[in-house]
Amino acid sequence: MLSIRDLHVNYGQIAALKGVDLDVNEGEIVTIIGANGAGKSTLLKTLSGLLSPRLGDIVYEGSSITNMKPHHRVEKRLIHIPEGRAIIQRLTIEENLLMGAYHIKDRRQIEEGLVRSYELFPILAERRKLPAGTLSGGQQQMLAIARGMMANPKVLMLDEPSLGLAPIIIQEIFSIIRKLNEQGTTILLVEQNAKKALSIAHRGYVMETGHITIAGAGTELLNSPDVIAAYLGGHKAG
Ligand SMILES: Nc1ncnc2c1ncn2[C@@H]1O[C@H](COP(=O)(O)OP(=O)(O)OP(=O)(O)O)[C@@H](O)[C@H]1O
Repeated sequence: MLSIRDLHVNYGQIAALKGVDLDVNEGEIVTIIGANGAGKSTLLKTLSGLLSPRLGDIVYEGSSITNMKPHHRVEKRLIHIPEGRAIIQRLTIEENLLMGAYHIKDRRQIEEGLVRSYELFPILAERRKLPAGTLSGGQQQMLAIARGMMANPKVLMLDEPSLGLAPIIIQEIFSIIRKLNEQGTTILLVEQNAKKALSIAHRGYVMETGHITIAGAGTELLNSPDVIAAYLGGHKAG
């Protein structure tokens, strides 16, 4: 569904991606783990068109989107939920959700999106008229996911959804991601929380200083001595 070939991305003189190859098949959860600064966020920003590659190709549903504008990628239902969530604090929860459907003209489709969001996250329904700034961090992450789902994604790319959240909330966020996948959304997940993110993944990639260094099934990576030593605190995942 998504095929990335020899992707190179620079920030001026700094090479952030140095020839990345990666595939996401329809229906998968694919997780990318790696240390701070490895290039994970840069990869997602390039896939959503916020950054342009110096070299390489991105093929989505059989066509190259390497030079496609970000809003056209959104129309093709390739959706990015950025690190930090990008919630507009002073707008209401519902207004934030509607921003996720800004390009959709069919009112019924928008209404259906709201109903789906509120079914998935009842807390957002209860508070829909309140400013988003009144939500907790975990609830804001739920809002960011729900806003992404308003665009009815085929592929949902999530950048560090568990960042800064309490363990019980993290568990909830991962369950939601798995549920969205079971309902048909393909997921590309960037995470520091390697153990949890690999345990819900069909396949995973390890990224180090702009390169993919390890690729395999989620369970394979969870049991890989290199991954255990570097990303799972030296303990085999149980
Ligand atoms: N706006 C920028 N200008 C210059 N260099 C940048 C910029 N953003 C990122 N970089 C550099 O690009 C490299 C990759 O950064 P990136 O944010 O993609 O890594 P990451 O794996 O997502 O890490 P993190 O988990 O910290 O977000 C790093 O060396 C980083 O310092």
